[in-house]
Amino acid sequence: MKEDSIVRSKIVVVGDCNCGKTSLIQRYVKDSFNEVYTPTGFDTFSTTYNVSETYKIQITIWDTSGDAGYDRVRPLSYSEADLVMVCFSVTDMESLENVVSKWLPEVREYCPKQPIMLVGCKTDLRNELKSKPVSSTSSSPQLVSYDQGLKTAKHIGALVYSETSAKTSAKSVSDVLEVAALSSAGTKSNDSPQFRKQRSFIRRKRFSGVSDAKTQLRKEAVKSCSIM
Ligand SMILES: Nc1nc2c(ncn2[C@@H]2O[C@H](COP(=O)(O)OP(=O)(O)OP(=O)(O)O)[C@@H](O)[C@H]2O)c(=O)[nH]1
Repeated sequence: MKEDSIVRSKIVVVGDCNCGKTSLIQRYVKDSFNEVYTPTGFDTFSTTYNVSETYKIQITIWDTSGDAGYDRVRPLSYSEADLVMVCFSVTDMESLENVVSKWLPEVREYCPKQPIMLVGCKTDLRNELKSKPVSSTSSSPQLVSYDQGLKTAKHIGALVYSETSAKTSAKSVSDVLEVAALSSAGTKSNDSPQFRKQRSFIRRKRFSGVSDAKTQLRKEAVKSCSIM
């Protein structure tokens, strides 16, 4: 396979602590899920998405920490990013509010033009919590609805809004990462003739990929991926 038919893409994943970033990445890269929370400092993962037999996207995913202690070093990870995935937990309204107040300003400072995807994590817990009887002792978390997530995605100018569960839906996770890879690769500016062909292929593929995903989602009666 010629080196030219590989597109390299760097995706940076940010969002509040504990919102589910590492789990999303681990589900995609290793198809595993860990219930135990281990805070991340920085981590990188590499994987290849085979768009077709001849076109491949070599994805490097940068996992970052949501901790304020990393606010001064996290910006280093945005360098040469092709797309930024901003995550929040659908069981934590504050993590969505922080998308607007903290994450968008930071991302736009270091990545003024790169596409952003907004990803709501832990949807299995939303379903679980909704079906639980209200307890008189413990206060229940304020859940984020699909429409609230979508509205925020539009507000921040995100390219895509998606919801995932790293615990129970590997399909939703691979949809999100593959749309991210296609979107980021499709916006790269390498003007070699070989790459132009590849890029237009990727763009077409991105759109058909999305409509396939939508058909599939409609079939399953689950809303998990909206393209703006
Ligand atoms: N039920 C459920 N739990 C999840 C899901 N995703 C993550 N978790 C749990 O939430 C906790 C935090 O997940 P992480 O993926 O480590 O969160 P993070 O955003 O990387 O956190 P930081 O490293 O602090 O920035 C862990 O205990 C995970 O098992 C999910 O989709 N469903």
